[in-house]
Amino acid sequence: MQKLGCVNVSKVFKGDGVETFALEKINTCFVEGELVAIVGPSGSGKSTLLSLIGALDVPSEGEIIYRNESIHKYSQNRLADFRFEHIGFIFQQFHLLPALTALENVMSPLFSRKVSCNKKGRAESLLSQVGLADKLHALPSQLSGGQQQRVAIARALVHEPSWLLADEPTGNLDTDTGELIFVFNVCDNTTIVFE
Ligand SMILES: Nc1ncnc2c1ncn2[C@@H]1O[C@H](COP(=O)(O)OP(=O)(O)OP(=O)(O)O)[C@@H](O)[C@H]1O
Repeated sequence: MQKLGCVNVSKVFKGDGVETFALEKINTCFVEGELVAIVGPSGSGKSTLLSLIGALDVPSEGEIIYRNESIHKYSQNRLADFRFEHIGFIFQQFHLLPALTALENVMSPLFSRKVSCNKKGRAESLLSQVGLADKLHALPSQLSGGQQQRVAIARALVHEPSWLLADEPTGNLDTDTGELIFVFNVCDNTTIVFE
């Protein structure tokens, strides 16, 4: 079983002479195949923890460990490869590219990558699975919040990550669609860590 976790991790944000301690000496470990929910009050550091274990940010102190290896010291290129190979990330604010259609947004993680699959076919299939087969060519501005979130979910899955990190992934979805997303991924044996 592969493990992803952190050892004595702290994160301090510094700005305008103010230091914010978002995380202090956190130790945690997630195991492949698990479905894990991170819960806590607003501002307690859940998003910060997800961005650290997803290699989107680096800790101020401590180590992020994957397969017994410290990954937080990787070069930027190696971190990008790590994210592409292992991590799907669903952002709280979606972060869709406004000038790209739903289909192009879902394909975007594959743009500069050599993959053996049919990129367009895989993106179309995922959009269809999240119920957006009729919105392939819509821009984000032409989609509702829940539809944008479904595009973001499809984009997070397009490179078939073994870990899906989701920051409030179904907050804009109705209950049925939210449940569908989780059943769909659990069946695929993807580890899901979500807030
Ligand atoms: N880029 C940043 N610069 C400065 N402070 C930050 C930054 N990002 C987060 N923080 C602070 O770190 C703390 C943890 O924030 P974080 O977003 O991780 O909380 P959260 O538990 O995900 O909150 P929520 O449930 O409201 O989304 C908060 O006090 C927040 O103000």
